[in-house]
Amino acid sequence: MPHRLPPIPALDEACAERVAGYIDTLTKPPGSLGRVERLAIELAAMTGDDFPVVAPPAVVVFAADHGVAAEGVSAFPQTVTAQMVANFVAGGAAINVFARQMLARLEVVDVGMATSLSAEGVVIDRVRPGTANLALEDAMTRDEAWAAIRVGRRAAERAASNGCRCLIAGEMGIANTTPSTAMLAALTGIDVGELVGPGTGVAGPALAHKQAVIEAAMVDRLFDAEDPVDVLATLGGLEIAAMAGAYLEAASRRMPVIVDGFIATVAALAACRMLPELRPFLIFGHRSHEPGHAHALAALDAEPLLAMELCLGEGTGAALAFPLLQAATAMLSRMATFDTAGIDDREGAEPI
Ligand SMILES: O=C(O)c1ccc[n+]([C@@H]2O[C@H](COP(=O)([O-])O)[C@@H](O)[C@H]2O)c1
Ligand SMILES: Cc1cc2nc[nH]c2cc1C
Repeated sequence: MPHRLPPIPALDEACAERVAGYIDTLTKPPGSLGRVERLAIELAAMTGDDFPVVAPPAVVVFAADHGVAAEGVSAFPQTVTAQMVANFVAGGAAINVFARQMLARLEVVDVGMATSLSAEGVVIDRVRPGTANLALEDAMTRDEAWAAIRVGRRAAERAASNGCRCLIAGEMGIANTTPSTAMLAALTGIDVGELVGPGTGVAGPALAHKQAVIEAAMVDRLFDAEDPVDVLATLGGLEIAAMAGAYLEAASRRMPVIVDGFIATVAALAACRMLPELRPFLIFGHRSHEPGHAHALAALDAEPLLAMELCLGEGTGAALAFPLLQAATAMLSRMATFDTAGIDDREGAEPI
């Protein structure tokens, strides 16, 4: 079966130009709202709307398990993936709290947990019960990687049809910093030793072991580093592929995306290698404490909005950045102009 990706439209440059001109008529010295002004222009270019709207946001948390957890690469047992999904459903996780604060639509998608959880409130769209152990074999087949990409696309489609105006993809998957690090090494050619980090808290000899597992997999697995779907299938994860699909679908609908931390940014890098037109629709929410994140951001030439030393995942860092987007849109729709407020602008001022 041929696999298709949605066409992504070009940015609306004419709209961006109009909005940039309008911002200079607002009651403030030109450029004085700094990156908030640039955000407003970017959101206008993405949406094609002179007065873009980003609320309500959608948060989709993709949950999946990883065969490589059997190698002892995480500080937590695999059972925590399903237990945290139960916590999402009960409303007690950090992302629940942040999502409520910003009046987001929150959805949890089981794209491939090791054991299925038949809880009300979880969207079951499972590709397989966790990936295979990438230390021993390919994490999944290419067809499964494509299926997980489609899971993400469907989630973004649901977000759009429920009226959401921007997308945050989060993830929950014990051990997923291992496939993310392997994918980042494959996609950038950077040494694993530069990228590997603690994830949920692996340190000392256990961190050296995690690095050795990833380095061995990079040698033992056969993949084409120029083919992002091959990298996803060989070294990746189901939730990582789903996030990539969600980003691509959102951008095809002119829906701005806020990218979360390390795992989400590796998914974004893979998606941008699939369709480079995706890149301008991505806003990077925060710089994760996970050391590899800086390299993933650099590979995308991205400067995140926040640096709050988070490394939780779930979409939490992106959620914290959402109010900045809201402020940018409110600046456009709510601020007075020099004209309406009767304030002299620079040309009107008496020469000194
Ligand atoms: O988003 C991040 O930057 C981030 C960095 C480190 C860990 N995490 C979260 O922790 C889990 C993966 O960590 P680990 O140690 O099990 O590979 C997974 O559920 C992620 O959501 C997330
Ligand atoms: C408790 C816990 C919560 C998480 N949320 C995202 N990843 C996580 C990993 C753990 C271990």
